[in-house]
Amino acid sequence: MSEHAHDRIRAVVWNDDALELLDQRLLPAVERRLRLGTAAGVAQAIRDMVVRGAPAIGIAAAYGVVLAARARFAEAPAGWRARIGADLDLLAAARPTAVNLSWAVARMRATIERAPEGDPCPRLLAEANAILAEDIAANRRMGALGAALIEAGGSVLTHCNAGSLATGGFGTALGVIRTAHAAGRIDAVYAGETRPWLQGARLTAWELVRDGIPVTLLADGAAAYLLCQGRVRWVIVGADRIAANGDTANKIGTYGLAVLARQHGVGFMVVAPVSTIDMSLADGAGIPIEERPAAEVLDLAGARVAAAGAGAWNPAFDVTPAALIDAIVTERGVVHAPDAAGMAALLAG
Ligand SMILES: CSC[C@H]1O[C@H](OP(=O)(O)O)[C@H](O)[C@@H]1O
Repeated sequence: MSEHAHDRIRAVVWNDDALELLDQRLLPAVERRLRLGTAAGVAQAIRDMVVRGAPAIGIAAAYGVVLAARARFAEAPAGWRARIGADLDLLAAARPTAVNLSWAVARMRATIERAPEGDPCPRLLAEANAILAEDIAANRRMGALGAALIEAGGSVLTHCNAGSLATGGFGTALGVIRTAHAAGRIDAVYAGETRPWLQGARLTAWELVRDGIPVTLLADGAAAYLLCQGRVRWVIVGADRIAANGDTANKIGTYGLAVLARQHGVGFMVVAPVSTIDMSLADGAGIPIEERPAAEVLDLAGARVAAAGAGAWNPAFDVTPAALIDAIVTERGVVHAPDAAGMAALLAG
């Protein structure tokens, strides 16, 4: 695929010995990068959703480990290993649901354990760069595999943002949509606004408009009425954690879309790299669901819109049972009608 706007969207960039994060809290109105020089700063940026999206936060944390190693090695060239554990734990704990975060920190921890004496930073930077490059390659592979499932002439609905901003680049769900659109298989893309953080309205719409892909936003509550009209062929979403049986945690509202899709004969596709699969969990019941501040629901654009005195419940994710998923697309292949056997076969392949 030739150079497109999405090739230039980078949520996470290592630049001149610091980590630069595109501040996604400000998009689409303001494009501003934050430069971070400490692991604690990266952990805070993940908590504050400066960077968000399962693969993207894992990649950011991997570079956070590089920053930690630089500081710890400078403090104690002989004793840095004993000190860096707290930094890795801080990064891994920044958000609970996306398993890519703990997966990336574990991979960096293993690199530390293998590292010989001396400055570990070059080796750790190479590992973080590899995690980034592998993610982009995986997204392009998943784009091809997922687009092949889409028959020409249909419209698709996506939820939240699973694009370049949520990954190393190109996106998971948006990678499939970009690839299918380039192949002429998609007539229209519908995107749910994705209350309360508005990843759809602010981030997915921004990405697709920059790509020249027609995108139509809808209120989350309009999805049922859209699907009942028979114009949408697939609902295509990303994921934050997939259990061993295929149960999938994703942005709040995803489960409802899966129920609606099944009700209206619409395909439901989850697109995620294998770094999102948590085989330690037999099913989705064990997936930790992040609850975020009530103010994200009570406020809009920083102003209180809810009636004074009202409380709010703000789970950031829900879990879609595997039985409602028609296909899980990974870079290793597609699991149709996912179940424990299909997921195990995918990872064994
Ligand atoms: C490509 S995974 C993106 C995934 O992460 C989002 O959550 P958040 O914006 O809170 O990090 C959402 O669940 C997306 O599907």
